[in-house]
Amino acid sequence: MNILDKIVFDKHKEVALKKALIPVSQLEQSVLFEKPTFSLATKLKESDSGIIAEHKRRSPSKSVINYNLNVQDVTKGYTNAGVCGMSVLTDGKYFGGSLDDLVLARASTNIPLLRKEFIIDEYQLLEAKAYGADAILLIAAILGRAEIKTLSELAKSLDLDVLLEVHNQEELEKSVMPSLDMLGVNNRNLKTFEVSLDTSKSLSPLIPDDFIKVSESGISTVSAIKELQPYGYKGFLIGENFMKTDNPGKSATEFIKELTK
Ligand SMILES: O=C(O)c1ccccc1NCC(=O)[C@H](O)[C@H](O)COP(=O)(O)O
Repeated sequence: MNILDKIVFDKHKEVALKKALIPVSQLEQSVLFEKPTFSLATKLKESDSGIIAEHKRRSPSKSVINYNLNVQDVTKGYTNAGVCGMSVLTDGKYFGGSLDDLVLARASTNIPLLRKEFIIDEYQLLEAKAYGADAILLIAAILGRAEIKTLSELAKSLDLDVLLEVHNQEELEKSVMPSLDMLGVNNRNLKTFEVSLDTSKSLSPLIPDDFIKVSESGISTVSAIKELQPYGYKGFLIGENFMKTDNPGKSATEFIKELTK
């Protein structure tokens, strides 16, 4: 089994358990459930930098990145840096994240928050809403077209923006539909961990203009972003490059300053 299959296998068990512990009616009673959302897609459209900064403690490809930080401090640092949005990993086993991270981030900022998760069930969208997310990620490598349609349409009905992530042409072609807001190209192959910005470059012409294009993973320099911008990318998801430092907010501030000078 590759790592992605393992993550999805564990996620099915986790979601089944959570459904038994916390009924949907309880999620719907969260004070955050009725909160108006902030659109990540709109922010990216209007931005010069397009940075989506991620909260990421560990990963399957790098193991430990940083366990010494406080999610509220990281959120405030990213907000002050002027990022367009923040991605919060909520998977515990492989990324060291949690829904508590999401709710603490929500309490610390009004910038759009993306729930970064391996979403395989509608229940996780209700969780995203109940814990304060503005946007959700759907990964084409782990979902069929019918699942992408059902999940994205439910997300839109909850006022959540949808970022659909692909890694190759086949995933892109099966996924394009009107209920998506942003098309993300992951430069990391989630089965082998190989990273190449060429993935974003080669898939870009195949992405219809109606979607905001986001390049994800393996971005660590301003020059990488300058290389990707001519391909039409408006969003750039950066995790490890900021999170490996003692002060991700400061690192994001310096990055955006250099990018927009
Ligand atoms: O990051 C991983 O190792 C990983 C492995 C398997 C599935 C997903 C994985 N990462 C999720 C992400 O998409 C990244 O956290 C995100 O794009 C930021 O990437 P980076 O800037 O390279 O930290």
